[in-house]
Amino acid sequence: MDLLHLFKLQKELDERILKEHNLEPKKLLKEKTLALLVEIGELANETRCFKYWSTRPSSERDVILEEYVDGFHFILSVGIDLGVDKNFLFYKCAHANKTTVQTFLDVYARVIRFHDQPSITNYIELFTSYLRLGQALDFSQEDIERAYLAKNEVNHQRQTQGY
Ligand SMILES: O=c1ccn([C@H]2C[C@H](O)[C@@H](COP(=O)(O)OP(=O)(O)OP(=O)(O)O)O2)c(=O)[nH]1
Repeated sequence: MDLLHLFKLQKELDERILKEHNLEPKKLLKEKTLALLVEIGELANETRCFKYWSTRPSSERDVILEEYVDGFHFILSVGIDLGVDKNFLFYKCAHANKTTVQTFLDVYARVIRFHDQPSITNYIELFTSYLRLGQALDFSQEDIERAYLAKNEVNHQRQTQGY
C-alpha cells in the first residue's frame, strides 16, 4: 500500500471539501472523531459480528470493504491534521489473536484515546488497530488500497454534484 500517495489524495479531497463548504482550514478533530466512530459502527453493523441473537448473514464483502475505507479516509485525514502525512512509514502489524468483536472494541478505545491526547504515538496505535481490524475482516492491503481509491473518486464526484 502506497501510504504516502493515499495521504496525498486524502489531502486533496479534504482541501476540496473545505473549499466547497466554505469552511476555514481549521482542524475538525471533534467532527472527524465522531465521523470515524460512526463509520466504525456502520462497519460493525454490516459485519453483524456482534449480533449473537441473529442468524442472518453479514453483508457482501464489497459492502463491508466500502465501510472500512470510509473509516480509513477519516484516519488519514486526522493524520494530515496531525502533520504526519509526509513521512509516515508503516510496515506490517503482527496478527493479534483476538475475536472480531474485541478488535472492534480495541479500535474504539484507540479512537477515544487519540481524541483525548492527539499525540503521534496515539495516532500510530490508532492506525495499527485499524489495520488489525482490516486483517480480522480478511482484507489485504491491496484490497484496502483499491477500495480506498474507488471511494476517494466517489467522494470527489459527490463534491462536484454539490453533495
Ligand atoms: O473531510 C472529509 C470529510 C469526509 N470525507 C469522506 C470520508 C468518507 O469516505 C465520506 C463520508 O462517509 P459516507 O460516504 O458514509 O458519507 P455519508 O454522507 O454518511 O453518506 P451515506 O449516507 O452514503 O453513508 O467522506 C473525507 O475524506 N474528508
